[in-house]
Amino acid sequence: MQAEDKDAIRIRRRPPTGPPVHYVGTFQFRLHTPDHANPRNILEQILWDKDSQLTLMKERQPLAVLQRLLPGAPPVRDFVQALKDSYHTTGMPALIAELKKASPSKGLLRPNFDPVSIAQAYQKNGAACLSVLTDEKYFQGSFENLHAIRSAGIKCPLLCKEFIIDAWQIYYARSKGADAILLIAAVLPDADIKYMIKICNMLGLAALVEVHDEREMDRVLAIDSVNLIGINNRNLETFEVDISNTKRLLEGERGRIIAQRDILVVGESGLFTPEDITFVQSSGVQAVLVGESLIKQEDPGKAIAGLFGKDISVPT
Ligand SMILES: O=C(O)c1ccccc1NCC(=O)[C@H](O)[C@H](O)COP(=O)(O)O
Repeated sequence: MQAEDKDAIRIRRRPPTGPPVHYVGTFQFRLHTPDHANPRNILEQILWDKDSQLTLMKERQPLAVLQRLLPGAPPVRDFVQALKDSYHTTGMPALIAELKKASPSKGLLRPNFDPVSIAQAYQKNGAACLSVLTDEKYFQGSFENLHAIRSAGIKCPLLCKEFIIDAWQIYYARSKGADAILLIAAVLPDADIKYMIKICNMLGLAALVEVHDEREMDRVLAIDSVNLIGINNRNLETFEVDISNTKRLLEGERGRIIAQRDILVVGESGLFTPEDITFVQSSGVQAVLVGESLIKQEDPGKAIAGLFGKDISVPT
C-alpha cells in the first residue's frame, strides 16, 4: 500500500512507480513532474533506501526461515513494565537511553562507539530501557549491535529503533533479541499500525507508536490496541526540534483520554537539561527517550545524573 493513499499520510513509503497515466482517446501519456522521482525530504529518502535494502534482506532470509529461528531467540522482557517500575521507584521519568553513533541531522555524534560498554554504562547509571538504532546508512547503527548488547547480558529491555515499513522487520528484530519496536505514525497507515501491533502482541513485543503532531496523535488514539505512545519533539522532515511539542500534544482532551486509558507516554528528542526533564514530566510523560545529550559526553553513563539533576540509579 502506498502510504500517501491511506489516511492522507504525506510521506511516500516507496518511490512512486511513475507519474500517473493519462488517456486521450486511444493515446496514453505520462506527465513527468520533477517531484515524483526524488524524495521530498530526509524521511522519504531513508524509507526509499530502506525499501531497497529490505528487498535484499528478505531474499536472503524469507519470513518462513525467520519464523523457524524465533524459538531460539532470547526470551522477551516486558518493556512497558520496566518503564513503569522505574517511574514509580525514582519519581522521575523512566529513561530510555539511546545508542546513537550518528544521525542525519547532526552527523557523527560519537567516533569511539563501543555499543556494549555504552549499554553497560547506561544500565549501571539508571536507564530503565535502551534504544538501539539499527539503521546503517543514516545512523551508523546495526542489528549486530542489538544482538551484541543482548548477548552481553544487559538486563534493560531493548527497543529496536528502526524504520519499520514491513512486518518482516518485526520478526527480524525479535530474532536479534529486541523486546520492543518502533512504529512511526507519519509513515504507516492506520491499518498497518493495527496489523503490526497484532504481530507484536503475538510475539510478546511492545510497540512504541511515535507521533509528532495533533493529527497523528488523534489517529493513534483512535486505535484501541495502542498502550505506549512516543511524542517526538523532532520534526523528521525538517529536523526542527521543539520540546513544547510534548506539552501541546498532551493538553486538554487528548491528555484526558491518555490518562483514562492508562497509555504510557514517552517524550522523545531534544532533552538536554534537568529543566527539560522537569518540563516534559510536568506536561505528562512518564518516560523520556534521549540520545544526543548522553552519547556525546565523555562518559555517557555519568551524563545521566547530569541530565536528571540527580543520581537515578537504583542500588542493587
Ligand atoms: O536524529 C535525527 O537526526 C533523525 C533524523 C531523521 C529521522 C529520525 C531521527 N532521529 C530519531 C530520533 O527521533 C532520535 O534519535 C531520538 O528521539 C533521540 O533524540 P535526541 O535525544 O535528540 O538525540
